[in-house]
Amino acid sequence: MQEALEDNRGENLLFNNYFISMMERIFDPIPICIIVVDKDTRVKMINKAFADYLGFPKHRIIGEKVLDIDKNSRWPYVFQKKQAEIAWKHTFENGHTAIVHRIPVLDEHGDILYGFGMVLFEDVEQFREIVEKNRLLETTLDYYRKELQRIKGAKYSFNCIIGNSTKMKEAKGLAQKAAATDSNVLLLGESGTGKELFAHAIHNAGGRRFYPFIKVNCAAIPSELLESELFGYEEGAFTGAKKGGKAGKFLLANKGTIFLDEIGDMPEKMQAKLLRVLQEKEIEPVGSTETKNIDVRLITATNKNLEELVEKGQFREDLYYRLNVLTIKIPPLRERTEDIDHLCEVLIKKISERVGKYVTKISKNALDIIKSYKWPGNVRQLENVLERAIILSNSCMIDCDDLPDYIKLKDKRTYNGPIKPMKDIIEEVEKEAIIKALEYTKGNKFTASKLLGISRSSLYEKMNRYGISIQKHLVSPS
Ligand SMILES: Nc1ncnc2c1ncn2[C@@H]1O[C@H](COP(=O)(O)OP(=O)(O)OP(=O)(O)O)[C@@H](O)[C@H]1O
Repeated sequence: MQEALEDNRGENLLFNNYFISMMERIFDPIPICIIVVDKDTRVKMINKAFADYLGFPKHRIIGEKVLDIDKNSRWPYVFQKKQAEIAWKHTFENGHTAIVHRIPVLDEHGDILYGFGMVLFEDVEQFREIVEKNRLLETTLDYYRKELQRIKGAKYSFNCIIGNSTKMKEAKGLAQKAAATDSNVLLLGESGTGKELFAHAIHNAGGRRFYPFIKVNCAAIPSELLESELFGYEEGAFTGAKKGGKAGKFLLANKGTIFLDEIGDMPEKMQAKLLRVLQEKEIEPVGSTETKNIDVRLITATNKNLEELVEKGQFREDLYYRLNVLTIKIPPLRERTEDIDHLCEVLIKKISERVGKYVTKISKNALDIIKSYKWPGNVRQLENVLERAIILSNSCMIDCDDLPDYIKLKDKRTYNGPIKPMKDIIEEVEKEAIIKALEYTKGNKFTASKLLGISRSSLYEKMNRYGISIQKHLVSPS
């Protein structure tokens, strides 16, 4: 190779005059310092920027050995080791400190052909400034990433889901398994049971957690807008369409999770389109003929009975089977009353911090009323009731008076005991009702008899008969 690079007069073909003048024409106008040295470390080409930087005219440098120009030069070491030095800090003989590259170029036998060098930053300060700017940009970017995650992303994790009842443990266990997969998840449960909380937690515990979590409430968007909301639209797709078009929620959720809440309310036309998207894994924005690939995990939720909707022909069966790969049923609050103590404890702390009032506990009587209520609005309703109570409370403890009447009055217990003679059942229910009325009125027999619609003497007589005493049955509030 070496011979091939030299002609029969021993002239180096690689660095013939034509080639060098070509290199100069290319590199001279460029304001970046560039040098080419031959295998004996003699300068073959140096551009104007570099010569100026070193403070010599070009003709003084060309043909000289690099060590004669700059006694600190490392080219002899680079050729000896045959290894490039990338982004090295170098102090030139003239005192300039810079960041440089020195790259040895080898032939197919591993012999040195020539060396290519360049100055990346002409002074180290400039390099430091860029590193500092980059660090600042990274920090700023990180801040905005986190902000975006806070505003748009999934806020809750499994730790935020309160409940240790058997049913809740089952639901959480299943959701944790679902988080480890990419399968579609269908969350079923009454309104306010925590379906959205579960969707956040599944996203946050899975491999897509660093990507967006996008929620769409299918019932809240008018059916004629749902398609463009989900799949986006092209400019001019319809009157009123934004200039430049708009990205749909599926595209925004790319690589992350899309949570379609109230899926049972999705119009039939959209059900067909959604099914196609799930099958093809691509979307077609409204007004476009081109499709876009998407990689999105799907979580859906509804408080409706989807199977019933399928039977009635109001929900597509094929879509239903696509959605319910993993179905998680979230129990209503009335089926997990054992979770109420902990829920109240955590919610009181959270709400009182938010509303800025020092309320830390709840009396036993108030807690009993809460436990015996049916909570059709589930945890959301409990949150609202506690918030109202915290605002009304005149002490650091929520008491019965702070609870809304409808909870106290509509609290009709049903008989849950074994089947036995009616007389015994009536007596049991009667006894329970009297205890409750006395609890509610804090032992005031006159008010209790009014609430029960019986005379005071009748109340005394029944208390006597059932062995009810204020001391025994009305434990002082906790
Ligand atoms: N297990 C729980 N632990 C703590 N907070 C809960 C729990 N379940 C629900 N919540 C709270 O109750 C409120 C309602 O929850 P969420 O919105 O997740 O319910 P949902 O089932 O999605 O309701 P909807 O069907 O009406 O959309 C939220 O403020 C949520 O934080």
